[in-house]
Amino acid sequence: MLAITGVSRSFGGVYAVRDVSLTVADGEVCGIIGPNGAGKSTLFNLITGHLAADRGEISFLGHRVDRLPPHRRARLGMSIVFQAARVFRGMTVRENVMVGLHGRTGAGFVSAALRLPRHRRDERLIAAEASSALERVGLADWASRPADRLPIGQQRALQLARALCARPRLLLLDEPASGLRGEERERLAVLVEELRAGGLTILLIEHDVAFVTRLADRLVVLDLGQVIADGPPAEVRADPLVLAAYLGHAS
Ligand SMILES: Nc1ncnc2c1ncn2[C@@H]1O[C@H](COP(=O)(O)OP(=O)(O)OP(=O)(O)O)[C@@H](O)[C@H]1O
Repeated sequence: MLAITGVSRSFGGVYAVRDVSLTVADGEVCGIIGPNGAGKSTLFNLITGHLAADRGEISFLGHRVDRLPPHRRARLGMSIVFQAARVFRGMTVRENVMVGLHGRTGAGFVSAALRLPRHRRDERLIAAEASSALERVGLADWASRPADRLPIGQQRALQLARALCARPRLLLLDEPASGLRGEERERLAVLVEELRAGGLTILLIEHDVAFVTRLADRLVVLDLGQVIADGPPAEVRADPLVLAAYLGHAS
């Protein structure tokens, strides 16, 4: 589904990502881990198109995407949940999800402003789609509540609902567990497991190695911008190079 070949990106002459190659297969959950400054966020942004690569190729579903802007990659089926994403204040949970869906209907501004029948029909469709996404992430009971009152774990689930509405082929999660406490973290893990069971392909970048080990079929470890291990989580976590990279950064 995703093929990254020899991708590099440097800042001020220093490589943040250096000659990275990796693939993500259809239906796979791939975790990217690595110590601080390893290049995880840079790689994530190269995949989504928020940063341009200096060298290398990125293909998604057989299309070369490394020169495409983020919205074109999104249209091909990449959906992102950013770590720092916020909810819209003053809107309900359902409205927060509906905002992301408005761009998809063809009716546009004029029919919305005039409240034409087509607009009303679109609104009903959008509300129904938002409700089904909220159901999928376990937020159905919260749909009519103000979004900014949700606990952080549920706000994360709301971001997921919004991303799912785009019907992604590949879901990209940037540190989804950051800032979550034990129980919230557990709930998020169960949610990601359900999405995986539904066949969604997921790439996640995560600081919390235990969290990602539980969820991923495969782990890719970055250190100083390079891939130092790639394989099943249990194998990767026992790899002496990986242990050395983490210990080196902890000392
Ligand atoms: N916009 C930028 N300008 C200059 N240097 C950058 C920029 N973005 C990243 N870097 C550098 O690139 C390297 C990799 O950073 P990156 O944020 O990708 O790592 P990371 O693995 O996500 O780290 P962390 O886990 O701490 O978020 C670091 O040395 C960082 O200082």
